[in-house]
Amino acid sequence: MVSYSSSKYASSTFSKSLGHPYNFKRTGIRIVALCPELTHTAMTAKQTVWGDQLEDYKKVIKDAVWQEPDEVGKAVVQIFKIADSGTAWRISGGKHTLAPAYQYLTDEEIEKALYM
Ligand SMILES: NC(=O)C1=CN([C@@H]2O[C@H](COP(=O)(O)OP(=O)(O)OC[C@H]3O[C@@H](n4cnc5c(N)ncnc54)[C@H](O)[C@@H]3O)[C@@H](O)[C@H]2O)C=CC1
Ligand SMILES: CC/C=C\C[C@H](O)[C@H](O)/C=C/C=C/C=C\C=C\C(=O)C/C=C\CCC(=O)O
Repeated sequence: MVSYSSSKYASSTFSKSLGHPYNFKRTGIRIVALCPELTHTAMTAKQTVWGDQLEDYKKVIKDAVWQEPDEVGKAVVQIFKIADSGTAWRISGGKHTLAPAYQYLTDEEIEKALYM
């Protein structure tokens, strides 16, 4: 999962940067990151990649909250109606919430961080 998680981190920071208000003002294009949690798909059904970690994977998924792809799709429609560019949204059990880490610093906080 190390390479998998690293690629997710890369794509989330990529979309955060691309969707930054500065770029949105220049282009008018909204970029929004969608972060579903465990969803029944071909990928999560596949158990061939785990090797000796398969039992650990089974333990993690046993008690997890699962959702179906169509629930993710419905949440995405709602997210697109309200999401600001550069935000990321968690979709878990068919419910969407703004991922707090993606809320931007205020101008004052940026000033403070840069110039103090
Ligand atoms: N299923 C889950 O619980 C979660 C999935 N994700 C992410 O969502 C994305 C989709 O995942 P799933 O729908 O679960 O997987 P999936 O295995 O069911 O679907 C992946 C799709 O991508 C296609 N694909 C693979 N390589 C491709 C390529 N080089 N060019 C074009 N298409 C290609 C496959 O043919 C397949 O249709 C992945 O990035 C996954 O990491 C994120 C969070 C949770
Ligand atoms: C409790 C988990 C909570 C949330 C889910 C996460 O957001 C995450 O994105 C979901 C991941 C689920 C993955 C399940 C199966 C993956 C199978 C694969 O084939 C992934 C490919 C490679 C991983 C192994 C490796 O790095 O070699």
